[in-house]
Formats: sequence, structure tokens, C-alpha cells
Amino acid sequence: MTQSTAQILDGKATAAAIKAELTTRVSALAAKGIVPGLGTILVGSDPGSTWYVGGKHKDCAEVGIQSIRRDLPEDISQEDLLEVVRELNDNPECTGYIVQLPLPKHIDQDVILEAMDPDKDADGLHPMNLGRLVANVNGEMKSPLPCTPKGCVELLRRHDIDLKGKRVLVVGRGVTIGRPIGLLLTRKEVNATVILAHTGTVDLPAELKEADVVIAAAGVPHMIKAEDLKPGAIVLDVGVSRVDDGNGKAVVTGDVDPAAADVAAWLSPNPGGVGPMTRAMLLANVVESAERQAGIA
Ligand SMILES: Nc1nc2c(c(=O)[nH]1)N[C@@H](CN(C=O)c1ccc(C(=O)N[C@@H](CCC(=O)O)C(=O)O)cc1)CN2
Repeated sequence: MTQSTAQILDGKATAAAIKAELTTRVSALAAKGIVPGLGTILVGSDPGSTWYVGGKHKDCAEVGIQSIRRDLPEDISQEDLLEVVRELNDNPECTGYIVQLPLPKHIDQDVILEAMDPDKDADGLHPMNLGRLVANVNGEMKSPLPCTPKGCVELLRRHDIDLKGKRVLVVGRGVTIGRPIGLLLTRKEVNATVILAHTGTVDLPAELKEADVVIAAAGVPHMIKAEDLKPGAIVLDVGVSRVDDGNGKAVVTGDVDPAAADVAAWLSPNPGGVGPMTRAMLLANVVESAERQAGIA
């Protein structure tokens, strides 16, 4: 049996440390009479989405952020959903909010995200904030960043992993992870070289073998095997799938086969890696936005 070589990028412990720091910053805001408030909009009763939203409210309570919850039926019309978006845009207790994704198929996600007040967009997914991410090559402009990409960069930074000059392969071109993470990693402050692979990529195995860093965000269970990787690669397993464990129970499974730990130098596991960082970065976005509104940051 081979010995696992990879060091673990522990998202749970890192997120816990970030939450402790945010608790201090929320107390400083409270001393100035400012209480940040996060709103969530959940449409339907998908078990995963319901769990994530519940976790966001629990996190808020932990760090002292007020939370506002709007749980809506699966068959809500787009117009009625827009009405809830407008209500949170105007709600003074809500300093930022998110619309939990994915939305049901009959709702146009782009229309909903665009209707949000960009200054209250805690997920950084409003087209204005995605545009700011594109324009912000130096990383100096302050705007909310999508939580999972921000979590990946913060997880690496807090483990002193420098990506300057590294060849990074991102697998998956989704709007919440794949596309924005390339923009973050190519900022001058990170200076990585990024290749964005997707279902149309001709020779994924060749790209994987050359990558110093792999960020797997395809949502295909265990599609990346140990033998696909360059020895010593840094691997972030970000994709989430729920598969039957053989006993009728759904378990969270990442894109990377656990045996990759025998080849990689660093591995962020799934669960326990980037997921907890996504939650912590949402809190960070809410606190940063409240600080900006208070003229602190
Ligand atoms: N509006 C948004 N929708 C979605 C986002 C997002 O950032 N904004 N990301 C994902 C879901 N997500 C947060 O919303 C999320 C995913 C995973 C985790 C997490 O902590 N996962 C755990 C495992 C959880 C489990 O057992 O199910 C882990 O990785 O350890 C938190 C948040 C899609 N939608």
C-alpha cells in the first residue's frame, strides 16, 4: 500500500480562524451602532440548498451578523420572485443578501441576479460586480468577490502557497467558480498562469499532466484520478456531487479521487476543504461591505 504524501489544505480549520477574526470586526462595527444583516432567498426545498442556507444563518448567528430569511415555494413566478428581490433591495436591515443557486428551471437566473442592488450583492454575482472583477487587474478596487473563488485564494494564501508563475488548470467554466477564479488568479497580486478547461477541451489528460495546480470544479464525481496528475501538484477539489453510498444515503463527493493524495503535494479534500471557506467568505463579504458603508475600509 502506498503512503499518502499530500499535505491537507484544511478548509474547516481555516474557516474557523477567519470566523473568529470576523467576530472581532463585527463587534467593532457594533460599537459604532452598525449591525450587518445578511438576507437569503431560497426557492424550493432542494435538500442541499436548504442545508447551505441553514448553514449561512447559523454562521451569521455565530459571528454576530443579523440574518433575514425568505423561503419561497418551488413554483413561485419570476415576477413574484423579483418582488422579493426588490423588497430586500429596499430593506434597511439587510446590508447584503444572496439568492441561493441553482434556481428552478422556469426562472431566468440572469434576470434575478441583475435585479439585485449591486451594493447589496453579498455573492459578487451581479453583472456589475463580475464586471468589476474583470476590470480589476491590480486587485485594488474593492467589490464583493464570488465566495468559492475567493475561498480558494484565501485557503492557499493562509497556507503560504505562492502561485506566482505556476501553471493552473481550472476544470469547469461555471459562473460561480470556474470563470471568476481565472480572473482572480491572474490578478497581479497572484500572478498565476491560468488555463480554463471545459467539456470542449480537446486533450484534458495532457493539460492535467502539465498543471502545477488543479482546481477541479466540474461536478463530475471522482473524474480526476491520481495517475492523471503531475507528481507534486497542488489540488483543490471544489466540485460537488451527491452520490448514493450504496445504502440509499446521499453522500457529498468531489471531482478528485481520494487516491490523488498519494501524488499531490497539497490537497484540499471534499468535503472539508473549499466548502467551509465558501461559507466563511460570504461572511467576509458581508462584513467588508458593512465596513465600506461605515467608511472603515
Ligand atoms: N448563491 C450561491 N449559490 C451557491 C453557491 C454560492 O456561493 N452562492 N455555492 C454553492 C453552494 N454553497 C453555498 O451556497 C456551499 C457549498 C458547499 C458548502 C460546504 O460547506 N460543504 C461541505 C459539505 C456539505 C455537505 O455535507 O453537504 C464541505 O465541503 O465540507 C457550503 C456552501 C452552490 N450554490
